[in-house]
Amino acid sequence: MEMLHTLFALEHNALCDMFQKAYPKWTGDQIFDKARLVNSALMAKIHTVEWTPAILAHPILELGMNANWWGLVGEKLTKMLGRISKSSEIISGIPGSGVDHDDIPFSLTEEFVSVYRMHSLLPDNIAFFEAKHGKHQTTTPLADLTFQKAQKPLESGISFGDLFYSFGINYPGAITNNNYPNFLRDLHTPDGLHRDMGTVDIVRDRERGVPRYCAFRRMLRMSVPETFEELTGGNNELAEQLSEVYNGDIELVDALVGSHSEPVIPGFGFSETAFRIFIVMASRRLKSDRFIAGQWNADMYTKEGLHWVQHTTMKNVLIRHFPELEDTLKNSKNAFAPWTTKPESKNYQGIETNVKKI
Ligand code: HEM
Repeated sequence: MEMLHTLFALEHNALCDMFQKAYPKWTGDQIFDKARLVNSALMAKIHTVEWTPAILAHPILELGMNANWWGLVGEKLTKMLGRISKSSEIISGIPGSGVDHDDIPFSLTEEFVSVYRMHSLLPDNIAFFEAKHGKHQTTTPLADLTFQKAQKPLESGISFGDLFYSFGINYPGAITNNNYPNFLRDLHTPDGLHRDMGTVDIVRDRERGVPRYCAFRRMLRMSVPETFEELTGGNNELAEQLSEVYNGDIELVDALVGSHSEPVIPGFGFSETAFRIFIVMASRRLKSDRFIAGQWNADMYTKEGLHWVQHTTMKNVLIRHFPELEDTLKNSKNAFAPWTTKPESKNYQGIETNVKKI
């Protein structure tokens, strides 16, 4: 969070510089507001066409997410000509296709919160490397990098560029069973609470009325497993564990536990059950946004602002503010996929970077 907030605060400042040059008569407030608008749209676009296809790495999904933003007409033509169809989101994408709330006021749904409980992505340790040459610097428990301690690496001489390079080559945890980071099972938060987040993730869903796994899938018109073995795709050991925990009653399996137990579609970073919620929410939040589905035009964004959104990628943002990353990222198609590891970093044999032991 610290890193992304800083990165996009720098992007905001770059936008302010651009607007000040293009519109010298604007007040500070005008510059600030327009930069914030463009920055928000840029983040929405990066999330749609870069982050989502990286965690759900499947050609059909990539096609779908690109169509959400660019339409079937595609990126090249849309960049060149703008919207070809006035209102069809299928032909020309959701931006500018007109707002539609489907008669229900917009909010992120409780099911979305539930499937976004991706705490297993977090590792227990982060290995830090120097960005320029790739040398390993130190390996730190994540517990020592959270809340008030988030800036600790910077205070000890690790630069922002080093942080990004390190996060680019550290691997996340898999979103699956028996993979919860230990530090979150024993989490002390600044409000003085002491939590086992593994338990909290499940208790919160139950107290908020999120349906259990089978009911959840029925509501999505998805097939429902009849046995624990069917749920786990033939992983008998896991099936036995689940059956013991849920007293043999498959209807009691929690949504999160079930979706961490089902076999994952090749390339996907999380379950198909989670994906179904994720994909409708990702499209809906664009379709409900008055500045994206609605006033997506040069009157609202300025022509420079629209151009900035459409022609900037996460890689461009990173390199703009941390030029030392250019060398590492130059061959990368997607900044959310694992980064090229420098040879010097491969001398580090910790599990954090998944380097194969020689
Ligand atoms: C160091 C990293 C993190 C820490 C310390 C942390 C801690 C927490 C805490 C304390 C809560 C509130 C628990 C409660 O309801 O009592 C929470 C909720 C949640 N976290 Fe995390 N988390 C971290 C990273 C993440 C990540 C990476 C994701 C997803 C990619 C995530 C997704 C969520 C979601 C969806 C909720 C529920 C929010 C809600 O109830 O509205 N968290 N987390």
